[in-house]
Amino acid sequence: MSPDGVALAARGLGKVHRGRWVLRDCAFLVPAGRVAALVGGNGAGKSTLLGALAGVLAPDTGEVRVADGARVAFVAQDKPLYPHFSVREMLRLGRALNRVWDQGRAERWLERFGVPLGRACGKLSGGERAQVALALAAGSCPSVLLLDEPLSELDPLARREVTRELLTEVADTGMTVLVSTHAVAELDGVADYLLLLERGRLRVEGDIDDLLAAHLRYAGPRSATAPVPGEVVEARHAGGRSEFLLRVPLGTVAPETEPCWAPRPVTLEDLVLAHLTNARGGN
Ligand SMILES: Nc1ncnc2c1ncn2[C@@H]1O[C@H](COP(=O)(O)OP(=O)(O)OP(=O)(O)O)[C@@H](O)[C@H]1O
Repeated sequence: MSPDGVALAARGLGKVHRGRWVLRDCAFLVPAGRVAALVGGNGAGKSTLLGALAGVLAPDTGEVRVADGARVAFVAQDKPLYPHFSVREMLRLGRALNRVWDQGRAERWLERFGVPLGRACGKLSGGERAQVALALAAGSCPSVLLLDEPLSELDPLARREVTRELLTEVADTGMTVLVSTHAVAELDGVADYLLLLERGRLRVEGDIDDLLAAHLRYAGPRSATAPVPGEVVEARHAGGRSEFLLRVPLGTVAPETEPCWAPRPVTLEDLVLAHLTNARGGN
């Protein structure tokens, strides 16, 4: 871990693909030992950001920083495996390519999820391939694990088991995880840090508990303005009713409103959807 307790950081990070900025001026940090969710719409730049952090994509501007001495494992979205290699041979390759390798940890992962060691990787289902990629990452004993949509091909039970397993690994080893996902609701209670990217720009960053505490939803009689001061993340008006999702500075007590404007807490999914809508310029 780095002396400042930061596992991953970026400053001024930008990437151009085919003459277009797909990441622009991104600055953030992920504290060590956290499970950070990286969310954003299709094409927001999540894979590009993870690739830059993993060192497989060179930024065009700015820089990324990984804590000194960190062992980084990256599970990419396309999960590249050699189709003619058996799962056992892939593990052997993992052992040969990694300075630190825990064969038992990789095998336990596959056993737990019922992936046969003797099967050729080309004959595995999408979900089984994802489990092999995760087992290879686990075997390399990372202190920082970067996962690009690891749950997308897994069945609902496997999704839950994988997230639980990751949490156990985090608790046991102090590992930091940055995981991109579209399944925000599934990370509720799992992730404790959020990076929200849209159209290449970082829109929201922070501790999820702090973010949830700073966002409130107010519903009341139709009104052009919000009932209390704050950043209007979302405003909806229908018939005689209005609804506002507001971000108020953390630590401030929400001011008193008319009883008809009682505040309600938001879920992580509400918060993410509202910011994504806002970033796309729609309400
Ligand atoms: N090698 C490339 N060449 C050209 N454009 C690219 C390349 N890689 C990514 N892009 C573009 O960069 C943008 C960001 O892509 P990226 O894959 O990082 O988004 P994402 O947030 O991971 O999307 P998704 O959720 O759909 O997987 C997209 O518009 C994509 O088309």
